[in-house]
Amino acid sequence: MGKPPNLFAFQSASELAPSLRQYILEAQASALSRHGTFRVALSGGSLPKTLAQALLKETNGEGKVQWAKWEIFYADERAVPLDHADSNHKLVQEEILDKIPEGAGKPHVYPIDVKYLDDVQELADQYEKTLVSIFAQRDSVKLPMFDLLLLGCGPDGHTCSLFPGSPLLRESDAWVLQIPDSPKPPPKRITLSLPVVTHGIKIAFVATGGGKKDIMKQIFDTDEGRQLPCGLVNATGQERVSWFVDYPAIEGVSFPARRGSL
Ligand SMILES: O=C(O)[C@H](O)[C@@H](O)[C@H](O)[C@H](O)COP(=O)(O)O
Repeated sequence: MGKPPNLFAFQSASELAPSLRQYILEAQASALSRHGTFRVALSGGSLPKTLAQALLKETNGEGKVQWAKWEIFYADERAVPLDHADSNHKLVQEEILDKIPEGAGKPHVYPIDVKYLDDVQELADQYEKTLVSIFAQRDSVKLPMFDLLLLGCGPDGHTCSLFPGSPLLRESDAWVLQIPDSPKPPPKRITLSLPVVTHGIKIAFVATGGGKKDIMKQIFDTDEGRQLPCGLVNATGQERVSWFVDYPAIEGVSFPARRGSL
């Protein structure tokens, strides 16, 4: 067992934002020095809003978000059109992409291919092909290596669209999986597999609000919680995993948090 994950805690989501920005800028700098692009996977839920606070305000942290060097992928996505209210891409578009200042450069974004919405397995396969076209060209790789995955944590301990008890958690080969019957609506989704998530160079969870405190206690303080999807990422991603949370989300959690700083 390697080092445990980092748990960084802040008074509120807006106090968390500057540190999250600094962390992302450091991940960006190291990715750019390695291969000239910054390959990031994003989840939906409340994450894009918090990310917008971190990325679109230039008042904190050294360095600049080099948007033109970003390649944005989805850690999970719902099988709906890209302009549908349930689409993670639409959320990211509205919260972040549409608000990038003029002249700051545009990221290259890889949404799902909506031609395949009627067949979720095909949708997942096509997204995997997209990843292969980006990640497998340099070396022949067993798994894609994202520079950074930015993830949420559901109230049941799910992350991406990997839900507790799902047989998908045992998948060891496929990069992208279909979910025909997600317990969280909408039912049809695709998700990165657990090995792809834990292969990331850096993995950051963002969890805010008192609604998260029970699940955070389980994940960090109990053996059962360590078997939940977020707990599994913590265990296999080890010291590459960092959590950015606010105080209400860790009320009652015994696992030591570093408060107020990176
Ligand atoms: O598409 C999705 O459903 C999300 O990607 C999902 O994995 C989300 O990150 C968690 O459910 C946490 O969501 P909240 O941050 O809104 O609690």
